[in-house]
Amino acid sequence: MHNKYVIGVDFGTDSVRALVVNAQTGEAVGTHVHEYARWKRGLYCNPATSQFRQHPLDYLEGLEAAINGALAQTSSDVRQQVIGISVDTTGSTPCAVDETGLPLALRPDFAENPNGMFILWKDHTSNAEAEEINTLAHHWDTDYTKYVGGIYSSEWFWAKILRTLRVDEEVRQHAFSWIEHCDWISAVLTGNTNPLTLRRSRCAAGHKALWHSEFDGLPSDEFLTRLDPLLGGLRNRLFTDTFTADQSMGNLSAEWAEKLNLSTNVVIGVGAFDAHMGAVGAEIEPYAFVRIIGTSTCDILMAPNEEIGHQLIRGICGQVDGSVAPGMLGLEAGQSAFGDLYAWFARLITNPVRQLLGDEAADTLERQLIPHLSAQAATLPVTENDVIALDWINGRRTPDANHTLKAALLGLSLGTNAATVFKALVEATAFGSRSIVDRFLEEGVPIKKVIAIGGVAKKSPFVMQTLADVLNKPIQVARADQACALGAAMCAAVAAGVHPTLEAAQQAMGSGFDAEYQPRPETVATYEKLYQKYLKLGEFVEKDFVMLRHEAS
Ligand SMILES: Nc1ncnc2c1ncn2[C@@H]1O[C@H](COP(=O)(O)OP(=O)(O)O)[C@@H](O)[C@H]1O
Ligand SMILES: O=C(CO)[C@@H](O)[C@@H](O)COP(=O)(O)O
Repeated sequence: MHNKYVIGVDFGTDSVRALVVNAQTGEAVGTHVHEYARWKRGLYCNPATSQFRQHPLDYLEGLEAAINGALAQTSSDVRQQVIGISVDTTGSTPCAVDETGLPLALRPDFAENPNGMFILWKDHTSNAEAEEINTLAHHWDTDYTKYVGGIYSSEWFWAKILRTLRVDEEVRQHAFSWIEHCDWISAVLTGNTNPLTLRRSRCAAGHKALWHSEFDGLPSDEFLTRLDPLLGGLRNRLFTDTFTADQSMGNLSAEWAEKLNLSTNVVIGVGAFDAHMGAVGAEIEPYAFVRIIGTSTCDILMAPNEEIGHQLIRGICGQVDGSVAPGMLGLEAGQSAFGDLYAWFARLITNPVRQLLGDEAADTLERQLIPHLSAQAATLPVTENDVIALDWINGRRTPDANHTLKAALLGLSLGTNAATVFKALVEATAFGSRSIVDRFLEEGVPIKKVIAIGGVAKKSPFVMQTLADVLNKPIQVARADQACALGAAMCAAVAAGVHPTLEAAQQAMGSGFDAEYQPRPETVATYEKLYQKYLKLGEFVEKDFVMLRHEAS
């Protein structure tokens, strides 16, 4: 049989990976990961103000290095047999572009301006703007937030655009349109980055830009202008139609065909967010709850439109027809920090070591710290009097987005050590997950099974066991190391015509599951009590503590 290959490209928070996959069998034949150079140096970011920007050059360099690196691992005939490429990225990660679709930071005059760069999903500089969007939407004839859980988030498209236009006169003058990372990269590969004609992702538009067929697309110009006259007219320079990830975006451009040494016959699929393509890669099926557990979590549930489509689900990150697969409603939720909470704690410990003992000692410590703390924490008993933590170190994404919230630790004593705190942080991330699962169930959306993918799911049996205990549900971990990239490869195989549907691609290319974590009955009961304490602490921080802070200021 003549082999056909597809490439899935997954742009994560810290790095991009490409996976070359046999389109008929799903066998992975080459992979390469490239870390973003500028991002790694902390450029253009300020965690204290929650500003996180990524330079488009990090993406372009990564795109070329990841695909060429992955192809370099394959035999020489594979390049000729590549027929499709699809891309997923984080989101909402939008950027201001000029008339040609060029991100402003790629122009010499904006090269160092963070406002001309991609505004990463975890950037929360536009909390105030998100609040304004909510207030106006809730008093408008049409509540534009109704399909995104009733609350617009500062992690999303419009809040970021509004904030940037307000604070940066230069960007205001030169931003013709705005583009999501997943749309831009796919467009770059086709050579058509024209913001008015490139095919925009249904997934990105529906979950983050308030696009819905009921609204004839994006919110009305009247609504946007009332929000701020700075947004007037922008709707016409964005998009009306959106496309699902099984569709084609165009063919590989001559320029990129040369860079990648591939044919211009290669089909480029429409882009989508990492979590949604990850869910495809994890073999999502109706009412399976797929958790992409890494820096953050993104939870994806898919249900037939006719069964759930008429319901409005409160406090989640949207319900979008076709965001995962055509004809199905994709529901998204998640936590703004999961592994990032552990990473914060690791930095807290290693930073003074770096300052006092130097990089070598700190790097050695950093490499070993989380596995070491996990091993120690796993030996600790779980009791009702354990330290309790909140996972809101980067605000709360769901249920009920609120990115002004902060994390907390309760119950410290002189006996508390690093492992006890780490255990509490891991439990906090699991409790945050439990509150999301409970919200789906309360809203009448059943969860048939839980599937996990992502770095933490693969690397940490301790975290996964804790999660299974707290959720009191078995969790299956997908076998694929790069489930998001595999999902992107499945989308590419459908866009390129190898399989008729995503479901067929999943059946042919899926790699199944390897680990399964079962809840331990003896811990489940204690966790139930600790979870109630987590909820109480959360209520205090959200209501009373915020009130006290306001009174004090
Ligand atoms: N052994 C481990 N146990 C728990 N968390 C880990 C471990 N190793 C790394 N992490 C966490 O994994 C996260 C990165 O997840 P990953 O899925 O690789 O990346 P991304 O979310 O950017 O796609 C980091 O936040 C890090 O703290
Ligand atoms: O929010 C979304 C998708 O909607 C994700 O892109 C975002 O959580 C980033 O994911 P990672 O934690 O980098 O895997």
